[in-house]
Amino acid sequence: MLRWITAGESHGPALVAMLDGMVAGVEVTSDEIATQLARRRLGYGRGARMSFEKDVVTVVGGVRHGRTMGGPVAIEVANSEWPKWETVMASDPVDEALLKDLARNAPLTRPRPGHADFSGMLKYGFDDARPVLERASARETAARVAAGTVARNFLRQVFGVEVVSHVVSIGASEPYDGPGPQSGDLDAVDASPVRAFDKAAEESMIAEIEAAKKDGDTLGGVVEVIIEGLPVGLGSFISGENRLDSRLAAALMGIQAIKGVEVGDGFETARRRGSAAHDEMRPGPDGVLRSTNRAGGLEGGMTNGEALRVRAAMKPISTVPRALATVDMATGDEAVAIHQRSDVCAVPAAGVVAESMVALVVAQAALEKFGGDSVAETQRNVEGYLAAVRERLAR
Ligand SMILES: Cc1cc2nc3c(=O)[nH]c(=O)nc-3n(C[C@H](O)[C@H](O)[C@H](O)COP(=O)(O)O)c2cc1C
Ligand SMILES: C=C(O[C@@H]1CC(C(=O)O)=C[C@@H](OP(=O)(O)O)[C@H]1O)C(=O)O
Repeated sequence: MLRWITAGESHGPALVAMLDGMVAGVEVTSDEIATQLARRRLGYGRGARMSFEKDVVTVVGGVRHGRTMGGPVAIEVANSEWPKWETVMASDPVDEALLKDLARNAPLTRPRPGHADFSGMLKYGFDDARPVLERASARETAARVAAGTVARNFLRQVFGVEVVSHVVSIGASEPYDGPGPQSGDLDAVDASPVRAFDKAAEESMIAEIEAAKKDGDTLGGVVEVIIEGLPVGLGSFISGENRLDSRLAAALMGIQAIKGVEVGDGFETARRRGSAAHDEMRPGPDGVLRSTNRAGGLEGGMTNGEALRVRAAMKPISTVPRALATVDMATGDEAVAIHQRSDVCAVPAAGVVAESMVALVVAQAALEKFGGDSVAETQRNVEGYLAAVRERLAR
């Protein structure tokens, strides 16, 4: 089974991603991983940290001469800012006197409503929120994107598909409801400062960010991930945990600040009558045709051959510049929450992270269905299955 795990802190020396269970022969280079990581750092509304901090990629294991070898893939994403943090975040014990004089090490005792600080301090028994926010921080998503690069390359090689995403709305901007980007459109989306697929939508998203910034406020929004061209039958109706929609929802919800997931038309479908909610079928020359894709390419927890389409809703950043009311955990007094700097909006970056999570989950479902130890073997299995599907549909 394809599995992944990450380690590392926001201001640690590096993040590490491990991807276990990937077949041999997936083409991937450290440059490609760096390109995906650079996409994650972009986006109008991100804070100063994105401009001065650098991700430094080293593939530590599992890849030789640009191809996976079948063993676990380990990728290190080092943080260029580490020298500033090497005392505060040292893994070995540090002289207390040295730490006492470091402003950077001052205990963080005013939890931010909406962040992990409060519950994390109580749960793990910390008087300082530092160890909580270090791991809760979405810097960790860099490691997911690194692992996700291997998964998206696998999907490209095996099925010829691209994982794309775009931003549907930011704050109260009118949600974009035109046709989404297709395989080839990712560069156009990335060229937009808010990763919008439509100029008018882009303008209203930028206006929202500028207004929030002026007011010392922050924003969330909605992103959509699309994969066209997946074969029918990935995932299963056999049990809740096998359903591909449940696995995608869990993976997307696992991204920091994601608070809602929609499959296809999602919540809108709940407002429709059945006759206007489903995707009717008719015979076509090469199989079954549908004129709509309200289901987002998933029925019964399985891909149905239409484009996979999932959305994720991100809440506004919780480090709000016009600091929110909180309680100082050191004194029990009223206080204002920690704020030094933050993103005003990180929705465009969340879209890139969402692409990676979808790529990982779909690659996992593909390997479950088709197996194999090498890309070539998986491809042979896919071809055999698709031939059987074609034959069945031609009957
Ligand atoms: C790409 C990205 C960037 C983020 N940047 C910030 C940030 O600058 N400041 C902040 O307070 N939260 C930021 N967050 C959100 C927090 O990490 C998140 O709210 C926190 O871990 C608490 O988890 P929860 O929101 O899922 O409850 C970001 C999230 C993502 C996905
Ligand atoms: C570093 C990243 O995102 C960080 C995620 C984050 C948070 O609380 O999640 C808070 C911010 O960090 P800081 O509080 O140190 O300014 C973001 O910059 C990144 O995405 O690479």
